[in-house]
Formats: sequence, structure tokens, C-alpha cells
Amino acid sequence: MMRLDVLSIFPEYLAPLELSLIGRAREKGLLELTVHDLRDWTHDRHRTVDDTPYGGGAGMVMKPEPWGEALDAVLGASGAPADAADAADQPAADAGGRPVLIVPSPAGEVFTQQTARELAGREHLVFACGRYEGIDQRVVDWASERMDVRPMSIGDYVLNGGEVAVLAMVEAIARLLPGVIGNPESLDEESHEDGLLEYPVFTKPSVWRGHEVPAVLLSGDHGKVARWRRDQRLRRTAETRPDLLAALPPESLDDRDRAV
Ligand SMILES: N#Cc1c(-c2ccc3ccn(Cc4ccncc4)c3c2)n[nH]c1N
Repeated sequence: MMRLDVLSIFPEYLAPLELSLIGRAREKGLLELTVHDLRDWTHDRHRTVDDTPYGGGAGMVMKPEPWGEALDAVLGASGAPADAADAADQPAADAGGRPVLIVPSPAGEVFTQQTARELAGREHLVFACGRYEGIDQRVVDWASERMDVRPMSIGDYVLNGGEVAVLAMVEAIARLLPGVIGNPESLDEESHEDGLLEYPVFTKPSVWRGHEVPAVLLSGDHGKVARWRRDQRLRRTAETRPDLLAALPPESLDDRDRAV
């Protein structure tokens, strides 16, 4: 069972993860998700997590101490090495099983469906939700001695903190875990699953405000429906995301596809 830990000064931001698919997956024991309040690892009266930046500049930076203690606690529960010496002794073969520290950041690698698939295969994911101008870099440097650290961005725009990104990433990863999605076939032909966008979908009524469902979908001819859907995926991708079409390996399109 995959273990996910989320560290945040706004744990209530992650409440939606208790709902719907992810909530049911937790109840079914398909994943173990714990959201922690970073301030639980502060020791002053004001539960301070930030301070002014060395070198000056606007804004505040998240102090390293609470993060270090929080990660010690989270890693301690997973049996990961507590210090650099133990970490160095950990055989490289275990690297695949090392906990992953995902640090949402506007300066991170862009999170894609491929990233979600990769991370869905890991045993323990820890998400560090920063705020302010970010987390003291030494937290990443220290964690890199004992975890696979991945600064990660969900897109080229600026948010105020990491929580929204973690909601998106946890959903994208968790839905790929066995048993989370009722019918795993619904993952096939989704946008970004095989490099093409998904086809348009319709349901009853067959006519709505003068708009009809494409006749082929009412024909009962599964071969024609499959072909129509494939054509729609190719057209949509060419129109909306030509970059995805250009990135497809040549062998993934047949001559008929190229004629669409
Ligand atoms: N993932 C992701 C992100 C973030 C992001 C993530 C974590 C933090 C923590 C603090 N901030 C605020 C901030 C810090 C530095 N520069 C600008 C803004 C964050 C933004 N912005 N845009 C994305 N795609």
C-alpha cells in the first residue's frame, strides 16, 4: 500500500483529499494518506515557521528547523535512515524504495501524466507544501542525503503556496493506483495517457437544445464508433495541442491517422 504524507501550515487546505475517490481509496486501504500541520514541530509561543531572508529582499522564508523535525518524524515512521551516515550505508538498490520528497515550486520540473505514472509506482511519497517565498534551500539539500527530492511545478503560473499543487498531484497519482478507479478501462484513451487528447463524450438525450449526438454513436457499429473516436482524438490534438502530436513517436500513427 502506498504511503503519502503531506506537510503544510494549512492542513485544512488538503481536506478535499478526504472526499470522493481518494477518500474511498483511503477507506478501502488502497493508500495511506496523512496530512500533518508543520507547526506541530515548532517550539515557540507563536509557532513560528518563517523568518526574513538572508541577503535581504521582500517576503519571508520558511525556517529549516520545523521542516527538519517534521521530516525526521515522517521518515522515522517509514524506517528511512535518520542521519547521513545511515543514509550513505543504504545500498543503491534501495534507491528505488527510498521515500520521495516532492517539493511544489514554481522552479520545479513540470508535473505531467508521465510523472504521475512514475510516482504511482513508488512506496512512500512526502509532499512539502511551502508558503511565503519558499523553504530554506538547506532542507532540500539535507533531505537529498536520505530521500529522492523532486522540486515539482504544476504549470507555468504562480501560486501562493504548494497546497493546490499537492491536491492536483495526489489526485493524478492516486487515481492510477490499482482499485482506486472502479473501471480501470476508463483510464485508457484519456487525455495524456498515450499522447493524444480524449474524444468528446455524449449521453442522453440524443437531441438537446437543437444539438444532436453524432449519428455514428447511435449506429451500434462498434468499429465505426472506434474509428470516429480515434479521428476525434487526432483532430482535437492537432487543433488544441499540436505540440503533443509532434512529440508522438512516428510508429504510433498509421497511414489512416496521418490522413485525418
Ligand atoms: N507547484 C507549484 C507552483 C507554485 C508554488 C509552489 C509552492 C510555493 C511556496 C511558496 N510559493 C509562492 C511563491 C514562491 C516563489 N516565487 C513565487 C511564488 C509557492 C508557489 N507556483 N506555481 C506553481 N506551478
